[in-house]
Formats: sequence, structure tokens, C-alpha cells
Amino acid sequence: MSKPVVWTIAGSDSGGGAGIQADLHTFADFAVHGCSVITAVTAQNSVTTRGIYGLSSTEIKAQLTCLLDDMPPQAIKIGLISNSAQLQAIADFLNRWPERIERPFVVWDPVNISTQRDCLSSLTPDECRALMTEVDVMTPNTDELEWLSGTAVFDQPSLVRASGMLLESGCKAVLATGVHVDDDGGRVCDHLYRSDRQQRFCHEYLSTTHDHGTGCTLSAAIAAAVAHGYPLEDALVLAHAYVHKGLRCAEGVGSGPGPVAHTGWPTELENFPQVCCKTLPVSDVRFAPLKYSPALYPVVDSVEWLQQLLELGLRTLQLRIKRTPDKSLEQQIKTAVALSRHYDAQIFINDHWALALKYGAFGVHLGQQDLADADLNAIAQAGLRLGISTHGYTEMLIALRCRPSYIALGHIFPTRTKVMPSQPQGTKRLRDYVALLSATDIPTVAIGGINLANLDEVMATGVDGVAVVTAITQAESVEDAVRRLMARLEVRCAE
Ligand SMILES: Cc1ncc(COP(=O)(O)OP(=O)(O)O)c(N)n1
Ligand SMILES: Cc1nc(C(=O)O)sc1CCOP(=O)(O)O
Ligand SMILES: [Mg+2]
Repeated sequence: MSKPVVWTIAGSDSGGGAGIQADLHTFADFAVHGCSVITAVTAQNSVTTRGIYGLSSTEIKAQLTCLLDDMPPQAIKIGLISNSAQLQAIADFLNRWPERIERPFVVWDPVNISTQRDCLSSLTPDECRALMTEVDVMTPNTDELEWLSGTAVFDQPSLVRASGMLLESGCKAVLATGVHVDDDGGRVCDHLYRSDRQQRFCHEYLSTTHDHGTGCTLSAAIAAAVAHGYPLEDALVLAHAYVHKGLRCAEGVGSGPGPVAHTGWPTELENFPQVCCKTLPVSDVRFAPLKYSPALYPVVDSVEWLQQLLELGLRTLQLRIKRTPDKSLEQQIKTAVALSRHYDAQIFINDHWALALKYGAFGVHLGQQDLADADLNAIAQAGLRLGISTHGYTEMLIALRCRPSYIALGHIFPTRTKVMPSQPQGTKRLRDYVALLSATDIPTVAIGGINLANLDEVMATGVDGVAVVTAITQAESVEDAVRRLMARLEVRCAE
């Protein structure tokens, strides 16, 4: 498969730490093909900027149209724009994007002042607005946000106000980067604002003087991750992890601030941020571990199914009844708990955590939306296990904060059982997720479209178990399906 194409529209940093140079290093690490549209050549080293030589709008347009004719991008990162004529040329170009070519995702890192404190652009905040309507996410640091919004940023309300002004000017999302406000408890956070959501991605403050090119690298990584098909919040998480490791590994070159390092696709959990959002209750909990490896984990909608599968020897099961609680549902949960004790099985109750708690179930399975409403402390204190659904990096990081008994990773393949709002993840991403979570002792379960035909490919990722609905409930012979799936799992476990 060919690599996604990503353009950077930015300035050249002769010192090699920021601008086009940082972007192309980042694109290489993220396995996308990088194209460059140069806006300005800077004569710059680690200490100072001695000259900025902007290209004309005609020269910029020539680069853009030449690329569009042959190498249309999945995403564009915009960095330094040195004057209003350049900005207008870029805005017009994006505004007239041809209908026959899919519109790319656009990230704009509004560079104004360099790390060496030199002013790189003559743009005014007002002039910037013409481009904001073409942009999917802007990534200003605190100085840039203050400059663009004309508002001092010193606490949460002022941050919300300033970011809100950029949203009102037409960009779809604002990621205020490297923010230090008291409300974040001494950590450094990237704050994401969208019209319907706010999230924070935080890390302990890292002391380094070598941070040249941080903003360029972050925005280029976001563009590259989106070009690979990651949703925006996961692209931000990946970019944050990439920059965090880059800062940890940065070495000085020259006598001023050295460049952030470029260290490959992020794989180490310690570099990933803590994700904070309104739906995650702040809770210092830890859930009891599973008794057995999840292995084959059928998800069924009645106690009759539970009984049948327990008799076939299965010991990890879920009762998933999608309706509001009534007397008969309560009775099913009560019976499920009794079955679980009788067979010494780990039976999870989906959604209905209060009834699971009332009858002392082995465990509860919750989705991300359910987490906001559930009393996690009560569930943990009563000794119930907790499984949490996730669909990508951000949700995994949210789940990790609850220290659950297992993490479900979905949906791997297309599924007919449920309408999914996200895209199937595939086994390559599953492998990355499992590797990332291997730094914890929390088992993983894959779900979504898993059957005998793809089971080997799924288990080759190192995942601990597979949750299945139709592979069992729609099988011609349930007994045969269970036997074959189990046999395949046992072979794999023995390997
Ligand atoms: C093992 C397992 N993984 C994921 C899910 C899905 O849970 P959720 O996201 O809460 O969606 P519903 O199942 O409630 O529709 C699951 N049930 N089990
Ligand atoms: C209930 C459910 N949750 C999913 C998730 O990704 O969170 S996928 C899914 C359905 C799984 O059914 P089947 O094995 O028939 O594809
Ligand atoms: Mg649920």
C-alpha cells in the first residue's frame, strides 16, 4: 500500500531544528510521504535569526498547484506564513479546493515568534482570520494564543475565552499547547477545544532547554497521524507522545536551544499523556484482577445462553441485555450471578452496574459513555471486576486511569452486531495497542467481527482474549463453533 501524502507549507530553518526540516523528519518517522511548499527561507542558527526571505505569493501558488496536479494530500500542515499576501494566496488556494479531489485535513501552527525570540512574520491577528475558516485545527502555544485572541491567558476561564475566539473566527478546533495554568496541578497540558467537547492531554513538566521545533513537530505529527486515518484526538495523543519523547531525548546542537529529537513512532506508554475530560470521573480506583485469562469470551443476551456455554466449559462470559432495567432483567442478572458462583465462572454484566452491584456479580463491563454515570468507587470497593471498552489511543488512556481488570479493544473488523461510530481498527493497530498496554499488567480483549477465519491473525497480535457475539450465536452448531474456537486458541496459547 502506498504511503499517505502530507504537505507542509512552512519556512525553511537553516539550523535544521524547526520549520520544513522538522516537519520532514516527523513525516519520515510517521511513515507518510512529505511534500514541501516553502513560504520563506530563514538564515537561522540555534541562537539567532539573521534574515527572513519570504517567497512571493506567485511562487507559493506555483508550488501548491504543481503538487495538487500530481500528489494531492490527505493532510496539510501549515507553519510560518510571513505576510498577508502569502496568507491570502494559501487561503484562496484552500478555498477553491476542487470538488473532484477529497479535501485534506488542515492543521495550522501559527508561528509568529521563534524559540530565539525573533519575530518571523508581519501578519496581524486580523489578517490571520482569512485562513482560519479553512483550518481543521490550530495549535497555538500560549504566546501565540494571546497574540491571536488579544487576550491574556493565565487560568482556565481565560484559556477557554481565548480559544473560543479562534473557534468563532471559523477554525473547527483549537489545541492550545504547552499550557501552564494553576488548574492543571503543575503539569503542562495541551487543551483541545471543539464546539461540543473539551479535553486535556497532560504531562509532568519536563525541564529542558532543547525545545526548538516543538510546535512544528507536534503539528506535523498531528497531520501525519490524521493522514493515516486516526481520529483527531488519537492523532493529538500520538503527536503529544512523539514530542514528549523528543524533548526527553533532545540534545543540544549549537550553543542555543537544541532541536527536539525525532525518535520514531511512539510506542512507550510513559511518553503518552494523561487524558482528562468531563466524562471521566476523577477517581482513584483499582479493580481486582481476573481469575483466569479471558481467552474465548462470548457476549450473549440471555441466561439460557450463559447456561449452554457454561456447560460447554467456557468460564469467561458476558450478559449483554440492551434495555432499560425491569423485573425480568433484574431476575436475569440475579440468575447470572448464581450461575457464575455455581460454575466458578467470571461472568460480566454489561451496562447495568447498579444491579450487578446489588447481586454481587463477578464483574461489570462498561463503555466510555457509561463511565461517566457509574459509581466506580462503589464497584471497586465491593470487589467487582471492571472491563472497559476502548476504540483507540485516547479511550485506552482514559480506561487506564481507572485501572480496570481488563481493557477491550474494538472494533477490529466490521461487525453486524452493533452500529459503530468509529472505523474498524484492523490487526496492525491492535498489535500496537497490545504492545503499548504490555507495560501494564492489565489483560486485553479484542472484539468486533472476530471469527474462526480471522482468529489466528487476531491472536498473533499478542492479545489475551477474544470477545465474540455472532461467531457463536449465529453458528449452525454452537457446540462445534465453541470447540473449534477453543481448539484454535489452545494451539495458539501452547505455541
Ligand atoms: C468485551 C466487550 N467489549 C466491548 C463491549 C462494548 O461495550 P459498550 O461500548 O458499552 O457497548 P454496548 O455493549 O453496551 O453496546 C462489550 N460489551 N464487551
Ligand atoms: C458489542 C460490541 N462492542 C464492540 C466494540 O467495539 O466496542 S464490537 C461489538 C459487537 C461484537 O459482535 P460480533 O462478534 O458479532 O462482531
Ligand atoms: Mg455499554
